[in-house]
Amino acid sequence: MHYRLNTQDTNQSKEPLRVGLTRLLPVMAGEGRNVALAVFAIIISSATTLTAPLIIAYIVDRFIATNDYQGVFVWSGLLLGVFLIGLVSSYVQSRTMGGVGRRILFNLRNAIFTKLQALPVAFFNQNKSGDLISRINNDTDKINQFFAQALMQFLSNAALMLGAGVLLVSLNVRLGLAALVPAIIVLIATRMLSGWVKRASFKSLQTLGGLSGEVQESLANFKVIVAFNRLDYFRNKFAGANQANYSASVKAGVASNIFLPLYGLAANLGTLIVLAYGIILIGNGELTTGLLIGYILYVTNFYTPMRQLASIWASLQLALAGLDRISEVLALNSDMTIVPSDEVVGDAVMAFDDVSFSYSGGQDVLSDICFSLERGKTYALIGPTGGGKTTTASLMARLYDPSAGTVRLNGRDIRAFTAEERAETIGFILQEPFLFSGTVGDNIVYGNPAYADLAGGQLVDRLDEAGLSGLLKRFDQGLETPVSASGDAMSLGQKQLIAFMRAALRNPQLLILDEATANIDTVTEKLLEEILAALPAQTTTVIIAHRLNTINNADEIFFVNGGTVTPAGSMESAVDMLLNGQMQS
Ligand SMILES: Nc1ncnc2c1ncn2[C@@H]1O[C@H](COP(=O)(O)OP(=O)(O)OP(=O)(O)O)[C@@H](O)[C@H]1O
Repeated sequence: MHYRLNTQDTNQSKEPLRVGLTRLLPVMAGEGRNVALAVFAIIISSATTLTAPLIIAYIVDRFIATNDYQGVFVWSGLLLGVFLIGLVSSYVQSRTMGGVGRRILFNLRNAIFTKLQALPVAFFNQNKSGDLISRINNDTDKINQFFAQALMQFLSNAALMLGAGVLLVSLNVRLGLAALVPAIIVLIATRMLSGWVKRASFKSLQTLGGLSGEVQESLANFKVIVAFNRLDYFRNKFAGANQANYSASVKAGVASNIFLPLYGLAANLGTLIVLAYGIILIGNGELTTGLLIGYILYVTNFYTPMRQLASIWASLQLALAGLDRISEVLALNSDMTIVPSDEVVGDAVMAFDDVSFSYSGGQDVLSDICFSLERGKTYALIGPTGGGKTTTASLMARLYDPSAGTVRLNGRDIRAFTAEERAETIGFILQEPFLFSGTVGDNIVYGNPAYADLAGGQLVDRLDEAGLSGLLKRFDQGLETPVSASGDAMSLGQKQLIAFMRAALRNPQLLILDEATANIDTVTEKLLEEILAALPAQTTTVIIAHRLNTINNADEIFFVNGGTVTPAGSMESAVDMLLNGQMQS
């Protein structure tokens, strides 16, 4: 299955605004009341703004023209009241929507992180974690900014603009229409340019994701970079990604900034038209001075929000571009779901029935493989590098599903088991064990709910019972030895010991060790062998090893290479196969 996210083409920005806005609706689920309150506050605040010019026009024509200062005083008080109501309602609006934005940000980040956790290993093979982090951090924040600031500004400006437009035309049709001509021209231009703006915004977010990817890759591989003196190589790669982001941001900036001067020009033209035409109308006795003042205020009330809409427009495009990138992750569904099946075939702890497997887009690593593993036996997988041993082991633990055939755990299709059941039954020690920051003890009980609440002393007892406590001597402070993030301060051998204790303590039915002893000294290895020998008689062990001495105790050896898994029979023929296989590859 392909899980690769789009980090290249920018074709998805062609949808109309209406569709984009409806896609934002599910994000607002549960916020209906708050949004309704904010919209109500917007209506009140726009109404107060639109009432003010009428009151001013009335004061000028009715009281100032007649020198009635008491009237001016009373009506100015009324005007002040109207302004105060506007102030309170716009405060209510911005406070409510600030909360909505923060909650949406919180929920989106949770949703995307939960989704990432539900996705299979193949997804993480196919995508850079830096880009994913950027989606979680940056793209969600663009949506937060949109909801916290832009959406309400968008609505209040749109309401104001609409109200002012209607009043302009209804007070005087000809003067109103003349005032709106520049606006119509600018709106047509906006419509024509918006696709370009959204494409530019999308590209700028994409390149930001690419930049995070580069940072993550070079930080993760820093030691290799220093050892091979390739700082310049990564610096150049980073500079390239940084340059791409810079150019994309410049283009996005140019695209969104073009609207501001355009809208400013329209506003000035509108005012000029009203002034010139209004003076003519006053000369003809068709308009009063007060109404002209009111009119000019309405022109400002119309064009100022329109200019603000232009900058909000850019924020909206950025939010929609961010939403595209987030929706892409949220729309992915793991194809590694639970497939109910009660059919039980055979009683082997693990069996492969005609299993074939290829990585996404690659050739078959395994073709039509059949074998079964009996309880209590020890199996070894050998074969040349890249032969498919780790892949076989990964299929046993259902890190991947086969492209064809069935993997059976205790006779049932492995896909019928829940993740918890699988984790209880199978212990898998990876080639590169991963440690979490904390202590050795924390890492040993990791993922083992039964031991999560044990005090240190009790854990030592359990390790004793399992014959594992001897391994603790390899750590200065035993269970309390600190482990730094990603376990960098540990030797690889120590990491493998922790992973071994973690897996063996669960007492799994099937224990898979992928090169788990490759970095351990001979004395400790002997100790591990003894521990393995002392595991409950029912435990099946699968050992992947390059060193032949580690597989001396195997009951059966499988040779894995070229898409096949062949029983090797004796140790001697295993050695022959390995030598032949290595010579061929
Ligand atoms: N995540 C992956 N994506 C694509 N191809 C992969 C992936 N992991 C392994 N492969 C390919 O699958 C083949 C088998 O790899 P695998 O890791 O199973 O071999 P191996 O026998 O365990 O090798 P080694 O002894 O080096 O650990 C190789 O050709 C490898 O390039």
